[in-house]
Amino acid sequence: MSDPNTEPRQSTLAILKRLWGVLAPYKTRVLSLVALISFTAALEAVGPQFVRYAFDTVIPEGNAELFLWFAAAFAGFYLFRAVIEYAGMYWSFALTQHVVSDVRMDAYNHLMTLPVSRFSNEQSGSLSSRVVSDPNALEGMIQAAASRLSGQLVAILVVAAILIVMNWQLAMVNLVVLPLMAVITYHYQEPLREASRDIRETVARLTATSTEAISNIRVVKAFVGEDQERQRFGRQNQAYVDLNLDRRKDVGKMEGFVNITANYGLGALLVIGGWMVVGDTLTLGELTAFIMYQRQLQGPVKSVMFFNDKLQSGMAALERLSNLMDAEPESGGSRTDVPSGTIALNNVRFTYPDVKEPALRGVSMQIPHGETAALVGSSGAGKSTVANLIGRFWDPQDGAVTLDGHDLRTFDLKALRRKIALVPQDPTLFSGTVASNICYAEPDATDADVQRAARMANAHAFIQALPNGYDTQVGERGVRLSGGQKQRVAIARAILKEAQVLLLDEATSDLDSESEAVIQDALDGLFARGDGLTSVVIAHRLSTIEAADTILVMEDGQLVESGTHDRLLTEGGRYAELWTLQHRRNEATRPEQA
Ligand SMILES: Nc1ncnc2c1ncn2[C@@H]1O[C@H](COP(=O)(O)OP(=O)(O)OP(=O)(O)O)[C@@H](O)[C@H]1O
Repeated sequence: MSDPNTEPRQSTLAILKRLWGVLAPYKTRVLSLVALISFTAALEAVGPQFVRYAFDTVIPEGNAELFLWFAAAFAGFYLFRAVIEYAGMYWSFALTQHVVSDVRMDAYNHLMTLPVSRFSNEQSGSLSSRVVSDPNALEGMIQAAASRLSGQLVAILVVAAILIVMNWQLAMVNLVVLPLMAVITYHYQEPLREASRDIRETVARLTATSTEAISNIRVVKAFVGEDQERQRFGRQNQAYVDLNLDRRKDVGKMEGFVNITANYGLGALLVIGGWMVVGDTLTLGELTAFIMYQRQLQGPVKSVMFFNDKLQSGMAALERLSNLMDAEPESGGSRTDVPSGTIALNNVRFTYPDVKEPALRGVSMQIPHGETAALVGSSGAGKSTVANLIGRFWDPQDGAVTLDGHDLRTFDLKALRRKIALVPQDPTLFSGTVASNICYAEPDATDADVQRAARMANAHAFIQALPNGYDTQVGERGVRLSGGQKQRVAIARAILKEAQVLLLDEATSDLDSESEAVIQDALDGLFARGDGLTSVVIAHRLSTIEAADTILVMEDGQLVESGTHDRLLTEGGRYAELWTLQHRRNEATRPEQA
């Protein structure tokens, strides 16, 4: 499998188009800011005129009043410039923050629309770095561009024009200096972009590595994996340092060559201009002002060229963001009226991406409306995959999953999922209170609704015993609750949703017998809701699904048996075999009676 952190390359044009898309809603603000910054930059050109006027007029005249007027004009001018500069800086900062916040929001919104498959082929930390740290890298580029670039471009034009008017022969020096600086910058463009891409990808890996270790900290500690994790993180960290140092070397070389070219240009002006002063074709004041203008020209030219550094880093970030934004969202149909009815799999074949063996090899089954079907079978048989297809987390490559005879793909995705409640294998909770977790799908539910659902899930008693009852914080992913408690909260959440279809994935595995009994009560409560709930229960503990209307036995991606518990036991097939095995195991583990 290819490394999902390694980005497909996008053309500069495609990235610039994306940048335009990002900036377009702020067109008016951008243009006003460009005007303001350009005006500020143009003001800069006034500075050397003060010097020229002082050298050539104020000082030679030696008039005290003129000195005072000159000082007042000088002070007033620079105060005005400082105010305008401050406004430009602040507005550019505000604009950047708005743009980047929009980019971050758009990226996150898009992330939420992507299919589960997109999440399963990239580590979650790497995905979150796309919506958190990549926009930050973009921020550097936009901030630099918004605060200075336009002004610098204007300054270059204004100052170049002044230089030509002042002395076009001297100004010709720039015909050699400027193209040379441009060639140097261009030469470093691709290496800098490549290095920036590598850095962004390393940041993604670094985030992914730490997120994985942190979210699995109990396993890390239980298996004394701290050193291993430290080394993994250390390797990525070192790679990040090395890449940054290498990139810095390139930036340093680029800046060094540009600086030396600019300084040689100044040297040439001093020699040629000095010779002109000797020949009386130029005054000393003119040469001084010319050199000051030359420096004023080189400043913005260098800034524009050094912007290359931020530009390439921003472009690399934008490339990663573009690749996220170009990922196809989940697509659903247009039907929003989701009927109640039989769920059926018709000759479904399904293979996970990058896997050779199909997980389902032509499975057909029917789960009539209002009934409970239990999926059983050995590990890897394809039970969770069936549940995944019913929830439309994946779509079959062949055959169809239907509800009341309609292919699930014809339904609007949100409308369909509103009808489905899921109690996943690992009953994930969100940080927040117990109550907020129970009403996750129905944020407007009343306290009474929440408590009713909790009672049916047999969770009310334990919730009341918590320090703050329903307002107790469960911690990240519910770490402050036990496995059984989390499961009961997850079941209450599913009950409150009042869905028509319940997918209960291995809700009773990993639990001790006592918890199993509690969960069994909760399931009974759920089934007793008696409002036509169709349930698909995946269970390893066969005792919990004895009462199911149909037991569907799967092996190796196929349905091998189906029927009621009694019938399947009488038939003596695979289910009977699993039943006997489980009973024997239970007998063996049951403590001896005194
Ligand atoms: N996201 C995935 N990507 C690739 N292969 C997968 C993925 N999920 C499951 N599989 C594979 O598909 C097959 C069926 O898996 P499935 O999870 O449906 O089995 P199961 O019967 O639910 O097993 P268990 O009871 O152990 O959870 C297995 O071979 C498994 O390795």
